[in-house]
Amino acid sequence: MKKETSKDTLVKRASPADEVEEQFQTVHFNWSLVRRLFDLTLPHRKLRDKLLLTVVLRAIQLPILTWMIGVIIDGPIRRGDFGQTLLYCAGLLLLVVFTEVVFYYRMKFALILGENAVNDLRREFFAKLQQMPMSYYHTTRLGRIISRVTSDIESLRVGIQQVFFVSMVQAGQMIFSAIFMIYYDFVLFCIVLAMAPVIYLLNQQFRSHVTRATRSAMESWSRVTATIAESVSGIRVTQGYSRQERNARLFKSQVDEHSSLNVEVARAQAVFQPLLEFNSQFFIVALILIGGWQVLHPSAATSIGDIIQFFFLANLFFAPIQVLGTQYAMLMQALAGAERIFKVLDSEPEWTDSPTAIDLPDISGHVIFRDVTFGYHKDRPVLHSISFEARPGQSVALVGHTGSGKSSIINLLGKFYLPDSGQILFGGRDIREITSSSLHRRMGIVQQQNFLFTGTILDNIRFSKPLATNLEVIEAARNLDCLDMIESLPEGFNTQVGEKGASLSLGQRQMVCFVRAFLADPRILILDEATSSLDVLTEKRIQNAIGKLLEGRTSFIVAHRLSTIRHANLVLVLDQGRIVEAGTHESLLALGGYYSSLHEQFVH
Ligand SMILES: Nc1ncnc2c1ncn2[C@@H]1O[C@H](COP(=O)(O)OP(=O)(O)OP(=O)(O)O)[C@@H](O)[C@H]1O
Repeated sequence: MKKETSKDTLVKRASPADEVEEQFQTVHFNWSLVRRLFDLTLPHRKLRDKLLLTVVLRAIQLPILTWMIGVIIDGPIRRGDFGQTLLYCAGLLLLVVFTEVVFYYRMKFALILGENAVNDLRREFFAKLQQMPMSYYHTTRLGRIISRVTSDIESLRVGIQQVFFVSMVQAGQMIFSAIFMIYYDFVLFCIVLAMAPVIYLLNQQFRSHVTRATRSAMESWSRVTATIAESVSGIRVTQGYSRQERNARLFKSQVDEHSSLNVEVARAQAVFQPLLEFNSQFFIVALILIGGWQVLHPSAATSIGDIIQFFFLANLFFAPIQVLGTQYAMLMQALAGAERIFKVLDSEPEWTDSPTAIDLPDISGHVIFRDVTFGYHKDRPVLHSISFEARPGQSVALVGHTGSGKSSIINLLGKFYLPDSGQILFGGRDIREITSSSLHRRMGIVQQQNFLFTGTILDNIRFSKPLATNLEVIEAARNLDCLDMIESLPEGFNTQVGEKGASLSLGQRQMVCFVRAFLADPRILILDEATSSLDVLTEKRIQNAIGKLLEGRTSFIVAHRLSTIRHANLVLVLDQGRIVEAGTHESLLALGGYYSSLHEQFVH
């Protein structure tokens, strides 16, 4: 059997520190990243090709318009032929209209293409999130994930919609203007070209400054979003400890920092743009001087039309340089976002189901842990040599102090992690040889947090069996003796539960989760008992429901209630990742060891 810890299936486990580093790492201009970003347009090839056509047309249109102006001045105007001038102007006007129509389509195609590409990416990203291993969620803050799907994808959208195609138009415009300029006056063109090193140096200086400032602004933004996400999830704690003011102060300092960094970016841009403009104007003055001299000296064979045309072309040549400067800053933002998003999309799960794993129609309720050792980090095991056996229909209670390893055993049972050594067997078959999907199909998991999704109670119950009929749902609720409780809610099964079940009481939420698990009719049930104490009546109902839920199933319960432990066929007592005692409640009590002292704490 192939052990799934081989090098090819294992990647370095991410730690929170890795994640923070990833967030703030330097992004360099990288052609392969640019190409990959551009490849996002591949599924929309037709639209992209139409867009590219409009880009080429746009790039050539303005220089042609300029060229036509020169032709009119040097042609019919110089000859004093007004009729011809009118005709030429009508032609020019037609070209102007065509230019603007192309401009309209250029923008429209780019916006649709960018939106389509980003839409694909959002879906792909969400699908990937659904498959990410538990370890990813243990080491990644919610705010970071949200900023991936919001600001990172947004900067990517700008990259596709604007940077690519605007840059192409601008670069094309420069090339065509240059060709026309060379055609008209090579000497004047050389003067224009002399400006290139100045622009290049200026750009270099500006680039690094803006890139640094932009990165700092993005870092601070991700801190802001992470704080918002954390504050919302932890609002109860905040209010409970009256920390609102302190949190508001912390948030204010973060947004202030973010604002000042944004101002820094704006300042860098504000200095760069006038500098560029000054350079352009300076060179235009130089051109007027030399061009004017040429016109005044007939030996130079330069006409006034040529000079006017040349100025227009020089302007067309200079204008894109400023635009490209801004586009560059946007491109760097898009690349930074793209790099982070692609990193998530490319990340391999720590392990995948072995190719030889079998999709079982049913799994056995006979579960054996054989000498299992496991750690979330390879060098820090949290479970040591765990061995026990649960026969079909038996219930196993896991007890122990906090951090003793109860949830870790549950995580292994659910195949959310794989053991580092030892075996977990279902009906004699190693868990590695059973596909996760077939395991989860026949396994019910009820967690302590009682997670409910936004929607109705009916939707939430059906989550475990989407095709269940209303009758089946009602029957499940009746079986667990909570039909009256659900029906007494304002809109019965159609009551909206709000985000995370906010509009239901703790007991009601638990009941809904039990019905959800019952409906799926799992062979194996994993139950993390809620620790919160409920009123006596609800408590009784919950106990009854648990009893019914467990009937005929192999169950593993992280037990917090004495009554659950009493009914268990096997009680595993855990301490620091080891089973220190195992047996029934009575036999363990009789032993008078670790369990009996733990029991004292349960009772009192
Ligand atoms: N995602 C994780 N990454 C790293 N270590 C973890 C992770 N989850 C748990 N641990 C560590 O594993 C050990 C066992 O934790 P586990 O959650 O299994 O205990 P537990 O008995 O279920 O505790 P509790 O009753 O408080 O839920 C602890 O030392 C804990 O710090």
